[in-house]
Amino acid sequence: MKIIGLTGGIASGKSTASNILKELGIPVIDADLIAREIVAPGKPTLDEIKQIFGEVVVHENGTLNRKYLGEIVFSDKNKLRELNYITHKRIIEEIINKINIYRKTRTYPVIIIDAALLIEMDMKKIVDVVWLVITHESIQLKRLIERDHVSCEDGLKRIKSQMATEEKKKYADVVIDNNQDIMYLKKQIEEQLRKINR
Ligand SMILES: CC(C)(COP(=O)(O)OP(=O)(O)OC[C@H]1O[C@@H](n2cnc3c(N)ncnc32)[C@H](O)[C@@H]1O)[C@@H](O)C(=O)NCCC(=O)NCCS
Ligand SMILES: Nc1ncnc2c1ncn2[C@@H]1O[C@H](COP(=O)(O)OP(=O)(O)OP(=O)(O)O)[C@@H](O)[C@H]1O
Repeated sequence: MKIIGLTGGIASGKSTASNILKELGIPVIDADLIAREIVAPGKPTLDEIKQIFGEVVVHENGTLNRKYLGEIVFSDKNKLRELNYITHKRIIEEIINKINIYRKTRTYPVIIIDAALLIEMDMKKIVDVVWLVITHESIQLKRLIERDHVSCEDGLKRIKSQMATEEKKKYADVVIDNNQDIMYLKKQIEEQLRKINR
């Protein structure tokens, strides 16, 4: 079973690429989804977050106030580092569990791990190849603002909290250009899958 690590900056188009891959019948492990599951009420990760950031980061119903925590960590590198320290080891653990489940089924020749921070989290070692989705920063920012309704300033803060695309390219086996339309994105994905299956 071949494991493709699909990565790229915020709003570069990973989920869009993942959806194309799912439509082609390829399973996708979504790191963002796992990151949400591990902070559900009652989970130890949420308790640790409360200990570090205070009760102010949870809503009255006990769920994480993601918007508020995001405002804190994406404005302060040290706070982001603390949050990453609490969350990343558990996200990786859960991804490895899911990979092992797929392996045991012996059903899928290829699976995808969709993770924005694949390189930053040093997950390169658990995948066979790294696909990096890239866009020019101006397009990335425009799509981010339109999708999340954030200000230009907040959008830029999030982009800058991640490793620069040029730096990420050093770790990529395949670079997927998402500066054009979705058909162009799909064409590149199909071409790369053909190469893997060859
Ligand atoms: C800070 C949090 C609560 C903000 O939640 P919010 O709902 O506003 O954003 P969401 O989780 O949907 O993330 C959107 C995008 O932000 C970027 N992002 C998320 N976490 C981080 C991070 N730690 N460092 C840099 N960028 C990040 C990613 O591109 C991600 O796809 C949340 O992002 C979080 O818990 N992050 C820590 C866990 C993590 O590292 N997740 C990414 C796993 S690859
Ligand atoms: N080729 C494209 N043409 C036009 N819009 C696009 C294209 N690719 C992606 N988008 C749009 O850009 C936005 C960001 O894409 P997407 O959500 O796939 O990014 P992402 O990398 O998964 O983001 P995140 O890291 O935040 O999870 C979405 O609204 C998506 O519909």
